[in-house]
Amino acid sequence: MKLEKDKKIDIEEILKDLDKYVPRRRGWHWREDVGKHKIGDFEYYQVSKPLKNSIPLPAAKHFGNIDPQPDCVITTEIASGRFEDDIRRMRMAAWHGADHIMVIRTLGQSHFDGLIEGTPEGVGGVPISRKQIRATRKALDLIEDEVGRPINFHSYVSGIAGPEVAVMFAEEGVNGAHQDPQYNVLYRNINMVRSFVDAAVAKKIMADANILQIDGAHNANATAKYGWKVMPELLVQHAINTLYSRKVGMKPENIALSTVPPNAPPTPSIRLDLPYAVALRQLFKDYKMRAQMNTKYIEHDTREATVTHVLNLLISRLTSADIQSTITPDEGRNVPWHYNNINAINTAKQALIGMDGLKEMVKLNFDGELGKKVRELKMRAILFMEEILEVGGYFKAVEEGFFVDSGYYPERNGDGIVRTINGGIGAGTVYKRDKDYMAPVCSHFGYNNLPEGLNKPCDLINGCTLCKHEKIQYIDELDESDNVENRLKETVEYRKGDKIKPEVEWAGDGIISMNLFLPVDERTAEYAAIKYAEKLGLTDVVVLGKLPMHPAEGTYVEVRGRVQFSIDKNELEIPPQEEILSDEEIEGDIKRKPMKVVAATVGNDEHSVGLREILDIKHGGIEKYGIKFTYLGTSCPAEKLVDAAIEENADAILVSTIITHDDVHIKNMKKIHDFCVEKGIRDKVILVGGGTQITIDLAKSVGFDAGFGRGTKGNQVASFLVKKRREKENEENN
Ligand SMILES: Cc1ncc(COP(=O)(O)O)c(/C=N/CC[C@H](N)C(=O)O)c1O
Repeated sequence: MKLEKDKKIDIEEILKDLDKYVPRRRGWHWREDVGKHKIGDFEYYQVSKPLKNSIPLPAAKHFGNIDPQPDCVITTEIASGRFEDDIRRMRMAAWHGADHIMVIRTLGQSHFDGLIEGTPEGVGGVPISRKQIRATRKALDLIEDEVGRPINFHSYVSGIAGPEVAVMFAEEGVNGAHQDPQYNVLYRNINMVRSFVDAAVAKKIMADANILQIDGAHNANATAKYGWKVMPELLVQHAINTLYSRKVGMKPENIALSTVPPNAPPTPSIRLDLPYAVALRQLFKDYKMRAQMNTKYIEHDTREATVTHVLNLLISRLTSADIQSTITPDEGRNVPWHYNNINAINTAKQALIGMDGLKEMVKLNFDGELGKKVRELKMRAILFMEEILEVGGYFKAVEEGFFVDSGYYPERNGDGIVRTINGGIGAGTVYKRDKDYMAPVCSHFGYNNLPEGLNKPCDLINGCTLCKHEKIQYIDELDESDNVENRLKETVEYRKGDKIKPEVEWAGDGIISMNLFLPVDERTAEYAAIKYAEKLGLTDVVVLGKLPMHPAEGTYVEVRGRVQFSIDKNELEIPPQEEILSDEEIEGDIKRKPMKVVAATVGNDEHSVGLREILDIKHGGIEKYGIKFTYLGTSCPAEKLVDAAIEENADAILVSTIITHDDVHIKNMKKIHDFCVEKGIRDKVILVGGGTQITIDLAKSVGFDAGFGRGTKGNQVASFLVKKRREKENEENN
């Protein structure tokens, strides 16, 4: 199967023969570093191999549509509960530059004491099951071929079924996983002895399957009352999981430390977070850095979240990031929506590329506050570890509430997370292996009473599932109602039929959002906004966010709601795409019969860049095709432009107008049309309007022959002029 860019991915096709699917590779893919590299007109220092297919940033149209890819892996987290819908979003994400797809598991899967089978719908995440992983990995194989870059698939090895999940991930070619026993203990209240014993087993399996590990330190600043106060503890948590992982046999290059800058404005967040980011990288220089954006302070304002994320990216560029993970700016208010995953990826791509090579020009100054703070954080972390030893080790320290205390260590507020060594889920379930304990499987941690002379442990059973994929017992579905096949039947008309329905996370969910400004106080605005949405026919209306512009003058409100109808593609009247003549044909016609135009930005409008791009040879403007033009500059009165057209015996008038206040753009275009009629040249001259707010319909509504909007290129205008002149010549000849 191969994806075609003008066809949707066929989920039903993906689901076929999953029992035969074998992952194409094991292990993590780092982007190929291409060193200093020229892309378009520009030199880059921190980029990786470009993609075969991608969607560049909006502004790329001004720079030859280049789409430079940052040096680090970029993550997006997608887990709406329906993996079949998430697969489509993964494809969108890959086209925007993500090559690390993380799937959060259904709520509290850490408490499941076994593997889930089939494809039940999840809540706040996807039930990670073998079938769901195979379908997703199989889809990602197609998607990575389509964009031309391997994609890492990632989920979580935690909870009381941790080792089983690790085995399943190793069998199914999962490329990355979170694994940190401290997460079990602190955030899922799973017995600490069980957690660390399981972690050793799980890490061994991950190490042998070359699965990249991400730790869970970031959960401390996400959970702590004061994120900025747990920085010493974060260093300690990284140290514990890193050393434990090394002891089990993980390679340093497969150990990624998950680091989130703990603060956000209105704190002086760079001055607070940069020392921690530097200290971390100095202490753990042999390991990979997985920088993650901050999710803790995200509420409703996606703009605010995005700025915080750009500050997080500044930290990444001032220090280092091997993986840059992204958080959707709407995470504080929705189960992330399609376009907000993409927004987050683009925030990372745009900021990292914009700060390409920053350290060639900006050096960190360790002589002042930064150097002092870095040292102080390290000292606090070392004292923290010494005190752990003093009280009798990690388990004792957890029992004494050392962790996620909101004090700035050694300050203590006594509100740390306390767990007891004999408490929590799975307590008392760890048994010492008997002397004759023997497990005939590879990738086994710890004592194993294997017979002498074995080539591989699993030779005893003619191969284990890690060595012989065909030995895996694949279970398709366990629940005849809660499964992907039934869900797909509900949405087929929106995925494969002619029905179009808006969606934000699931096919056919019908959700849209709208933003409005209401000139009343916040509370009134909230209820008025709901009323507006309801009167527009939306149901399940929810206010996503409110931003007071002034206590009395007004409030900006965002609401979402569900539309009740779909649109049939066949009902749409889509005008035929304007066919653009080839350069040769345009040049040939101008050679046959020279053309002259007059052009200006009219009214009191000083914008000239757009029109110059359409005119000048340098930007591929109409001059390139031999069309002669007289440019009358900016703020040109309408009548002066028409008089110039008469004087020059011009074939066309090109009018640029950007400012739209009080519809001044429409008024000026109408004036030009009327002057042409008044002066008797309307039938002779072609009228073309252009500007960011100009559309062909708007132009025609004021008597123009054509209108060109944002992003128009010279060849489009030249092609139109040639075709229109031919039309007029034909009319004259008939
Ligand atoms: C070390 C660790 N283990 C397991 C889980 C997940 O555990 P459940 O499946 O029980 O929810 C997590 C979760 N972190 C959230 C991802 C975050 N948004 C991130 O980008 O890292 C974790 O950090």
